[in-house]
Parts: sequence; C-alpha cells; structure tokens
Amino acid sequence: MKGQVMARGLGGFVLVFAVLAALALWREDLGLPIFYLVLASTALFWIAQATSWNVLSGYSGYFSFGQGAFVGVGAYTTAVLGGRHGVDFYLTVPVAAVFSALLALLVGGLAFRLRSFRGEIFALLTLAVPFILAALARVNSEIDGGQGVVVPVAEYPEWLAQFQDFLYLLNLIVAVAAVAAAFAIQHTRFGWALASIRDAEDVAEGLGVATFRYKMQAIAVTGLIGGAAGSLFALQIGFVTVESVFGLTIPLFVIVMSVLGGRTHWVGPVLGAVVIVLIQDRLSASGFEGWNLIVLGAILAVLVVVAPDGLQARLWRRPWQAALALVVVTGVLAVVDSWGGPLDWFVSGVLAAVAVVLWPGRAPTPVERRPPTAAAADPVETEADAVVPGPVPAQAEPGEVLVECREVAKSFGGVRALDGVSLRIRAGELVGLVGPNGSGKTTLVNLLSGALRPTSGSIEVAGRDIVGLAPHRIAHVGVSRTHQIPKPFESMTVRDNVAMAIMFGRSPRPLGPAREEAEACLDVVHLRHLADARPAEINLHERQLLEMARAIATKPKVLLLDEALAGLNPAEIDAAVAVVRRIHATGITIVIVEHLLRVVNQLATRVVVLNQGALLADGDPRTVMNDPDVIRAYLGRHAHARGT
Ligand SMILES: Nc1ncnc2c1ncn2[C@@H]1O[C@H](COP(=O)(O)OP(=O)(O)OP(=O)(O)O)[C@@H](O)[C@H]1O
Repeated sequence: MKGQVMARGLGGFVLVFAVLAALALWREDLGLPIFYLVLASTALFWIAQATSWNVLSGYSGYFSFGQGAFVGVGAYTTAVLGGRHGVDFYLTVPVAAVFSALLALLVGGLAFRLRSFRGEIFALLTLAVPFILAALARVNSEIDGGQGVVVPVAEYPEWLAQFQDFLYLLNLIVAVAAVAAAFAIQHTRFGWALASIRDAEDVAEGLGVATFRYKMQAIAVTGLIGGAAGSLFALQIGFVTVESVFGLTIPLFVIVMSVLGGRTHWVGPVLGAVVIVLIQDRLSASGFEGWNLIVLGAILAVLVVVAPDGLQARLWRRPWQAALALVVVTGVLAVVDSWGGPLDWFVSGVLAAVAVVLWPGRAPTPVERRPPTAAAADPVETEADAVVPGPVPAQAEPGEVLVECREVAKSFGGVRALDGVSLRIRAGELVGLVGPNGSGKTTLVNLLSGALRPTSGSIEVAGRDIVGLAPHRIAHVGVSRTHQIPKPFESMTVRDNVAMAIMFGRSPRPLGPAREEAEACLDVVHLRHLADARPAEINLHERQLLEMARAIATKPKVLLLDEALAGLNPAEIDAAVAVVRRIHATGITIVIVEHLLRVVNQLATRVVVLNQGALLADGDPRTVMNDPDVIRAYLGRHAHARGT
C-alpha cells in the first residue's frame, strides 16, 4: 500500500519533471515568451528553498530563521570556487550542497544536544548563524572581503536557446528533487518521526523515536537542498554579496511561503511559493516593487491569525470550489479584457481561489462517536477481561528481576528529590508507588524512563545498566510510561498515535501492519470505537486510556503509570482500574503511581512508599498500609483529607 503510494508519487514527479523540462527544450517552437520561463525559474528556486526549510521547520516544528546561511554557503561556494579558483560550475554545485549540509549538521549538533534549545531559543540560534557567516565573509578576503564575488557564466548545452532556459532547467532539477525528497520523507518512518517530534518530542523519545538522529537527518536535508539551490542562485545573480544572501529576506520569504501553503504537507511550500512569487511579480509589474516586504509581512500577520494551518489542508477540503473560482475569475477577466494581460487575469484567479480556500467555513465534522462495544461499555472487569491475552505477549519469566535500583539519588540544586533509594521489581508484579506530594514518585518514574539522569546510584532494567541511555534506547530495553498530563500526538488520529508507538517500539513494524496491530492495543483499553478520532475530540479519561494504549504498544517489559487516574470521576476510575488489570494480565509488569489508596489497595500486589525522597515502606498492601510510620507520614496528612 505504502509502496504503491511511493511508486505513484515518484512516478508523478518524473512526469511533472518531463513536462516542465519540455517547456525549456521546445520553448521557441511553442512560442512561449522567455518572460514566463524566467518567472517559472524564480518560482522553482523558491519552491526548493521553501521545501528545504519545511523539511526541518515544518515537519519537525523546529522553526528556523537561518535559511540564509544555507543559501549563502551554497552561493559563496560556487562563487569562490568558480570565480577565484576557476572550478567548473557543475562541480561546485554538489560541493556547495555538501558544505551547506555540513554547516547544517554543525548547527544541529550544537542545538539538538541540549533540550533547552527548543522553540524560540532554537529560532534565535539559527538567526545568529547567517549573521556570523556574514561577518566571516566580510573580514576574510579569500571569501569576500567586503567586495562581493563575481560568478563566471557557466557554459550551457547548445540545445538550449538561452542562458535563462539553462537556469530554468537547473532550478527545475533541484526543485523537483527537493519536493520528491519531501514527499518521500512524509510517507516514510522518517516523516512520522518528525511529526511526532513536532507534536510532543519527549513523548516520542520515550516511545522509542531516536529524536536526535531524525532531527540531524532533517537539518542535513535542509542544508543539502538549501546549498544546492544557493549555488544556482549565485549563477543567477552573477555577483554574490553578503547582503544578497545572508540578510533576512530569504528566511522571511521561505517562512511566509511555508506558512501560507501549510507546513505539515509536502505540497504546502509548493503552493505558498507559487502564490507569493506570482503576487511579488504582479506588484513589481505594477510599479509597487517597494511594497514587496510590506505585503509579505501583512500576509504573514493575517495568516497567523486567520489560517495558521495554511492553504493545503483547506484546499483538500474545497478543491472544486477553488478550481471553479480560478477558472471563472480568470475566464471572466479574459473575456472582458478591460484591464491588464493574461498573467494579471491568472493571478487574480489564483487570489480568488486562495480567498475561497481560506474563507471561514463550518468546522470539519468530528468523528462519529460510535458506542463502545458491550465489553468496553462495562467498566467492571469481567471474567473475559481477565483472560483476554491482548496484543502483548508475556515479556519475562515470572519472578525474574526486571528493575534493580541501587542507592539512587537525584538532586535539583539544593532539593534532594530522591535520597538513596534501593528497589527491586520482579516480573509479573503490579507495584503501587505511593507517598505524599513531593516525596519523589514522579522523579523515580523519570529516572526509570530516562527523562532524568540520577545524581548517583545505578539502575538496571532486565540486567542492563540504563543510566545515561537516551530514553528511546531505554524504551527499546523495555520501559514504557504514561504521563500525569496526557500528551497525545495532536496531529494524528487515536489509531495513529498507537501505531507510532508500534512503528518505533521494541519490535518495530511498518505503518500498515502497525495500524492493524494498533486496533488490538485499543481493544485492551476499550478505545477502538474512537480509533479515527483526533485527540482533541476525546475527553480526559479517553486521553488517559490512549496514553496507556500507546505505552503498551511499544511492547514494554515494565510499564510506569504516572497518576493515570488523576482527574477522573468514580465510574471512569473503575473503568481505568479494569483496564490496568487487563494490561497486567497480558504479562506486563506495572508500576503505578497513585494518590487514591483505594485504587492501590485494589490493584497492587505490592506497595512501595516514598517519603521525602527515601523509601519508607515496601511490602504487601495490607502490611504497608497498617505500618505506623506510613500512617504518620502519609495517611495522617493525606488520606483523611481526601477521604480515602
Ligand atoms: N525539575 C525539577 N526541578 C526542581 N525541583 C524538582 C524538579 N522535579 C521535582 N522537583 C522537586 O523534587 C521533589 C520531588 O518531586 P516529585 O514530583 O518527584 O514528587 P511526587 O512524589 O511525584 O509529587 P506529586 O505527588 O505532587 O506528583 C519535590 O520537592 C519537587 O519540588
């Protein structure tokens, strides 16, 4: 299925390339004025640049202001190698692409290592890169020295009529390659990984996605395309200066184009680039060239408010209406013929289509909420519930030590959140982890899942030392978790949220089989009837259940449930308790952090109590709950207040 989509898509790109290339080869025979080809060439350049930006910033959500750096490195590589060292232009293009990709990897290597380098910090960092490069180029006379660099005209094949035809063909090759790459990325694991990073990076990492590696690959692709297109840009402008490449114009253009077109789909930047290039061209043709940036800024400001998701998704909903608006407006203007020329009429048609697409309409109908199956509707665990094996086979021999914490400590500045905790959890247990607020329960969950690193002590899971391992590696060792506040991948359906975890979990499957398997996981938590819903359409209880379905989909040995019942009403709590039992019955060892002692008593085979970061009690629920120390430290202060 996916193979077919890929083959059809890539076949489509070859066809589009052949048709567009034919325009250059037979332009004179077709009577096509060179002006149109120059305009198309500009559009292709921006399609490549916007697509390049979008692979990183659209797909993964790491918003970059540094596109000028990649264009600049590409342009200067070609200019310096060709203009100063006489290197053949054709050789400079791949070198430019590789240099730019290396710069991208350097930026990524610095920025992606630190978790704090996200959001605006990443944007600011990328903003600084072109400024630094600009300064380097200015002071270094081997590169620019403040003079600018002349780019020699490249020799082009005889069968092309003009240099502009040649430039058009080069831009076409790079643009089609870029868009085909973006298409391929979107339809593979790579694209799913980037989307999960965009939606909830920490969760993605915890489910087994090697986020660092995928971000590095994405920024390398961005650099590669940006550099290759930058190389052609140098040839096009003939004289490269710091201002022409390292300024803010290039990032501003690619951002507006991608935001206008839509950042989550490969088509988005193409649509955005075409619309913006046409608008810019008509502005220039009408003598309003100075308004270019004003119009661009205004479009960005309006879009952020009116349609932050861009044209693509909306166009998919109203394709015929948009096509009709394009044809009618262009046609009427052509027939009336009282103003402008063919391109003006066409651009007016495009703007009408854009208006139709962006026109506010009814919100898309939410997914039909089919009633759950009889079993799902019954919150109380049935006999059948207990024996349903579920999608996850038993993971370890009962009694085998799965988790071994030795003298684990974690400090946050002066706060000692965990203070030398030693704990052993065996396969098949369902451990209730309790303790007053601030006693260190979530910190322990974070240490076990790799979200935090202990200050001292050791943690082994299934005999493997996990201290210092990235969370995705710990997921592959066999630890999975849910979050106190559910963090679903908002852009994916409930089914795909679970399929993601299967695709990147301990036994990764391709998307198709993962989607099928996801149904079984959804069955365990009774969410199958909502498989096609978006997370925004389901309630807190269902979001908590989705967290559990996603966590078991990675096929963990140990499942950490961090306050998975918080905020639920009594009926929902009963339903969730039944689900936890079903999960346990599939052979997964569970550690449940919970404030409701009634629930812990009902579920746990063993209770561990933390108090002020230290282990206070550990044993069977009845003994632990009657321990005077526990009553004093925990029950005295909380249980009475909560009536538990
Ligand atoms: N990232 C952090 N930075 C600073 N202090 C932290 C951090 N995370 C936890 N702490 C502190 O560590 C201690 C233990 O917190 P933790 O969240 O693990 O407790 P908890 O038992 O899970 O509490 P609760 O039941 O309220 O969720 C608290 O004093 C808390 O303020």
